[in-house]
Amino acid sequence: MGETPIIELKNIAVSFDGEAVLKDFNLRIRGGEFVTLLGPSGCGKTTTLRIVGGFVHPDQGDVFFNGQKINDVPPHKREVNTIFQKYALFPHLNVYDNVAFGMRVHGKSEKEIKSTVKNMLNMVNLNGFAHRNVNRLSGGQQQRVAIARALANHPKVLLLDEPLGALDLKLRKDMQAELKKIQQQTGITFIFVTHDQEEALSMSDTVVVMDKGEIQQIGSPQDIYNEPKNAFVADFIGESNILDGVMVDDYLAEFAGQRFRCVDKGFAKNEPVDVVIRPEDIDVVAPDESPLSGVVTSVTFKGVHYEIIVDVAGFKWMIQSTDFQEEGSKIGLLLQPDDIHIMKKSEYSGMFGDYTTFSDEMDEDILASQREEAEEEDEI
Ligand SMILES: Nc1ncnc2c1ncn2[C@@H]1O[C@H](COP(=O)(O)OP(=O)(O)OP(=O)(O)O)[C@@H](O)[C@H]1O
Repeated sequence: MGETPIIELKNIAVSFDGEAVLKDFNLRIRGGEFVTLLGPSGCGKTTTLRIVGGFVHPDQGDVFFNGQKINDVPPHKREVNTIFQKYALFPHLNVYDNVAFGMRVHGKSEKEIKSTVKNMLNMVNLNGFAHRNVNRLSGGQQQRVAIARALANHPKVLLLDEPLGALDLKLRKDMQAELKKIQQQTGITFIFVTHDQEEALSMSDTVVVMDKGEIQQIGSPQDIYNEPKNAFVADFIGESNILDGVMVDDYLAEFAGQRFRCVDKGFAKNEPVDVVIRPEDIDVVAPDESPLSGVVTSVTFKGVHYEIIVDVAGFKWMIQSTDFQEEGSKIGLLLQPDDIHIMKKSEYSGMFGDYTTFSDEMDEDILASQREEAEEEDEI
C-alpha cells in the first residue's frame, strides 16, 4: 500500500494479567474506509479500538495517525471519536445540547453550533427532536443522537463499538443502512466492531477477521466469504462443512473416504489439510449419482431455503437447498471441483472460548476524557 494510512498499528502487543490479548498485531487503515473488526467475543476487538482511541497503552508497538506516532497523545487530543453500544448521552441535556456539547467545549460560536446541530440531526433523521429530553427517546433514537454528537466534532476517524448491539433486528438493519450512508456522505473513516458476520459483510469496505488476539484474514467482504484463508474464517463467516482431508496430489484431495478433483495445488503430497465446503454449494442428486450418499436426519425451513442435515458414514453434512427433502430419505451429494476449498491445517477446534467484556469500564474512560477536555478548556 503506497499511500500513508490514516491509522497504522505496528507490532502491537497487549497483555492483561499475564494473558496475551493482542499478539504482534499489524493493521493499516486507509482514510475514508469503512473497516470492520470482526471476531468472537474476547478476541481483542474492543482492545484494538481502545488503542486507537488512546485508552489502552500497548506493552509493545506503535500507533500512527497519518504517519505521525501518537503513542503519547491523550485521547481527547486525538482526532478520533467513539460511539458505544450504550449511548453514553448526557441525561440532563436535551438532544440539541447533547449534539452541541463537543462544539461548546471547543468554543465554537452559537451560530455555527446551531447550523451544525441542524445538519447533524437532519443526517440522522431526527429533525424536530432538538428540544426533546434524551430520556424520552427510544434506543434507536438515542443511538442516532450519539452518532450526531460524534459527527458534530468532525472527527477524522470514528470508532464504533457494537453500536447497534442493543437494537432489535429490524431497527438494526435500518441503522446499518443509515450508518453506511452517513459514512459515504461524510467520508469519515469508520472503524466498526461487531461479532455479527452478516453485519460486517453488508456494511464494510474491508473486514478484519480476528481470533485470539491475531488477525486471521483481511479483505473485502467478497474475498472473506468466497476465499476464506483457513477453517476458522470459513466457519466464522457463514456456515461450512469442515472435514479432515489429505492432499493426494495437485488438484486431487482425499476426504470422506473418497478422492475428489479440486482446483487447489501446491500442497505437499499426503499433507493433511482442512477441506471446507459451503452448504449452498452442494447439489442434491439421486443416491446412485454420487459417491457421497447418506440419510437425511433433519430438515429446517429457513425462509428462502431448507437447511438439511445428511448423515454420510457418520459425518453430518449441512446443505442448503430450495427443494424439500423427506427426513429419513436417502440422497446423494454432488460436489464440483471449484466448490471444494483446501486449506492449510489450523489448530482451530471449532469452539469459541468464554469471554468477559469491559465496555462499562470503557464508557467510564470516555466520560472521564470528556470531563478532562472540558476542564482543560475552562482553564483557558
Ligand atoms: N482492562 C482489562 N483488564 C483485564 N482483562 C481485560 C481488560 N480488557 C480486556 N481484557 C481481556 O482481554 C480479552 C479481549 O477483550 P476485548 O474486550 O478486547 O475483546 P472483544 O473481542 O472486544 O470482545 P467482546 O466482543 O466481548 O467485546 C478478553 O479476554 C478480556 O477478558
